[in-house]
Amino acid sequence: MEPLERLEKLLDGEQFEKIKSIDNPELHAFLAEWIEWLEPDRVFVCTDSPEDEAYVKWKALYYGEEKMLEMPNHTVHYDNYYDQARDKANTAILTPGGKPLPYLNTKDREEGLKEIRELMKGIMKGKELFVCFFVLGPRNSIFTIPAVQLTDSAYVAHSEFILYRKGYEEFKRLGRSARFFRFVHSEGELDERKTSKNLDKRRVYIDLEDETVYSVNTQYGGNTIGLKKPAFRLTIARAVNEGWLSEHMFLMRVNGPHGRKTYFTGAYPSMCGKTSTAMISWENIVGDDLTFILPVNGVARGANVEKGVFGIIQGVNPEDDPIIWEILHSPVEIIFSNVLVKDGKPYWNDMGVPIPDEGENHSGKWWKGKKDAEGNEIPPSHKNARFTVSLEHFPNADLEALESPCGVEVGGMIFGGRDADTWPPVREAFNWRHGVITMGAALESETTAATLGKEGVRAFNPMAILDFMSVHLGDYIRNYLDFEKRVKKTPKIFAVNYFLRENGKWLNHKLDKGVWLKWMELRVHGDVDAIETPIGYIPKYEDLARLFREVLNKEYTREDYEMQFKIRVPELLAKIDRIEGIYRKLDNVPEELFQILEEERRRLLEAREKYGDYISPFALEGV
Ligand SMILES: Nc1nc2c(ncn2[C@@H]2O[C@H](COP(=O)(O)OP(=O)(O)O)[C@@H](O)[C@H]2O)c(=O)[nH]1
Ligand SMILES: C=C(OP(=O)(O)O)C(=O)O
Ligand SMILES: [Mn+2]
Repeated sequence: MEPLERLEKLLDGEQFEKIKSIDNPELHAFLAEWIEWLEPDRVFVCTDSPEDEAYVKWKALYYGEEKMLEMPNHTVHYDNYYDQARDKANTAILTPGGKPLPYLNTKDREEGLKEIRELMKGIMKGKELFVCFFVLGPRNSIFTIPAVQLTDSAYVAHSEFILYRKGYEEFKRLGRSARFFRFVHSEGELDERKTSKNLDKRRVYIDLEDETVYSVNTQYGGNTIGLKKPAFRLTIARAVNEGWLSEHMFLMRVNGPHGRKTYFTGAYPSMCGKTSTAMISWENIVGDDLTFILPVNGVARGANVEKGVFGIIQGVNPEDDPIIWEILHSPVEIIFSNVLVKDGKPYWNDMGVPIPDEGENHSGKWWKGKKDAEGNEIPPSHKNARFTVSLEHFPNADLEALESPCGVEVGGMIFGGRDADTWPPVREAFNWRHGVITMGAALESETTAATLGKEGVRAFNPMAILDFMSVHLGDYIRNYLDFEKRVKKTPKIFAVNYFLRENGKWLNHKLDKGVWLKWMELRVHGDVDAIETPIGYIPKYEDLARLFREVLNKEYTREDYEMQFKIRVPELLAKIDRIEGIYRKLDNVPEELFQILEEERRRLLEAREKYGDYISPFALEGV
C-alpha cells in the first residue's frame, strides 16, 4: 500500500488532511513507517496555527508532564532524578560497521537501528503522538533546515514551540525539495510523577545517513528536544561536507562607541557561560547556544539556529542577571524544569533571595537535608535545572538580527572553558589559524553537571563541541582552517577564561566578562593597542582600567590585572604537551596543527628564558 493510503488509515480525517497538504512522498513514507511501528492510540499533527500550539500546551498539562504555577503562563516540568543531564554513555553515532571515530561513541549502524527499533516497537500504545514541523535558522533563508519531530511527550513538543520557528508552512512551500531532518522520540513508560522510568533503556542514536535522530526512555531536554543537541550532530556533519560552520556558540551584539554594532559568537562547553555572556544586560542577545556561520559573498555571516533560550537557572539572581530575573517574574510563557516549587512559586539554588526549606523538586517531596539513595544531600533545585522561554520576551534581544535572512556579519569569535590555572581572562589570536588551533582545537574545560558523570575533571573539548562531534575531528578542524579561504576577511578570534582560581577563590567577578567584551569589540576595529605575548595579544592595563570604570563603575587595580593576566608558562607548556599528545594519537590531523602548536611552544620557551616561569604583563609591555 502507498504511504498516503496507510496514513489515511492511521490518522483521523482532520489530521490526515494536514499531512496530505504537504507534497512530499519521502515524508509520507517516514511517517507511515514510524506511526505503524510506534503504535500510538492517537496522532496529532501540528500546523503553524495558534490553535495547534495551544493544543500541545494543554496536553502537557492534561497528561501531567507539566504543572501550572501561580504566575499565568508559567509551568513546571520534572525529569527523573537520574535523568537530569545528557547521557553521553548511551548516545552514539551510527556508522557503517561501527567504524570508530576519535573521541566519539560509535555503533554499527545496522545494529544500532535494530536495537532502537526494538526498544521503540509499540512504545506509544495508549499514548498520543505529536507530529511537529519546525525549521532550524530563520525561515526561508540561506540558513533554513526543515525538521519533523515525532514525540509522545507534549513537554518536548511544547519546548520546541518556544525554542524554534514553526515549519509546517515551510514544508508545504518546499514540497518535494525539502532536505529535512527527522527526530523520533519516546519518553517511554512513565512513573507516577510522569517521569521516564526505564532509564536503563535510555538511548540517543544518531543516524547521519538518513539525517535522523532517535531518542528513547528519557525526557531531559538535552537528550530529547530534537532540534537542539540531537540536531546539532546532524548539522556538524552537513557543515563539514558543505564547507560552512555549525557551532556550539552564542551570537550577540556588542555595542561599541558611537552606536557601532559588532556581532560576536562564543563557544564554551555546556554550563561554562554561553547564556550568561549573551545575556549581559547592556549588550544584545541574538542566540545563546547554537550558531550557523556561512560564507556569504566573502563575508562570514552568522544566524541563531533557535529563537528561544533553554537556560541554566542556578545562580540567576537580580543583581547579576537583572533581565532574566525580570522575565522569570513576569507572566510570559515559561517552562521551569527541575526547580523547587512551594505554593505555586519556583525557587532555585543561589537565587540571591531566601528560599523555602521544603516543597517539591526533582526528587519529589523535598525538605532541607534530604538525602538521595547514594547518601548525597539533595539541593533545592538541580544544578542543571533550566528555564525555557522565547527570545521575543527579552527587552535586550536583537530581533532584527534574529530574523535576518542573511544573518549578521561576525566580527569576532570567542572560545572559552572552565580553566582554573592556565589561560588569562581574555586574549586575541595572532590570526585565524593561530586562533583556530591554539584557542579552538586546544580547548579544555572542567566537566559540569550538564552531562551525567563526575564533575570538575579537566577534559579535552575542542571548540566546546566534543559531546556533539559527529565527524572525524581531523576533518572538522581542516574545515575550520579552510574557512579562511572562503571569506575575504576572517572574524578575529579570541579566547576567554572566566574561571581562573587562586587558593580556591575566583579571580574574577561574574560581570567582568562585560569588560572583556568591550575590549574585544575595540580590538575588532583596531581602536586600542594590545600587548604581544607568546600566546597572543592581551589588553593593556590602562584600557581595562578605563573600561572597568565605564562599564562596571569599578576600580581595577594593577595588582588584580597582574595576577589575572600573568603568563603562566609552566601551565601553558604542559597544556601544549597534553594537546599535542592527544592529536598525535589520531590519524588524519592537519599537519599545520602541529606546526602552530610547535611555534607557540617555542615562543613560550624563549619567553621563559628571558623572564622566568610567570611573566608579568608589565614586563612584556613595549617590548
Ligand atoms: N564563577 C563564574 N561562574 C559563572 C560565570 N559565568 C557563568 N557562570 C556560571 O556558570 C554556569 C553556567 O552558565 P551558563 O551561561 O548558563 O552556561 P551555558 O550552558 O554555556 O549557557 C551558571 O551556573 C553560571 O552562574 C563567571 O563569569 N564566573
Ligand atoms: C541543553 C544543553 O545546552 P547548554 O548547557 O550548552 O546550554 C545541554 O548541554 O544539555
Ligand atoms: Mn546555555
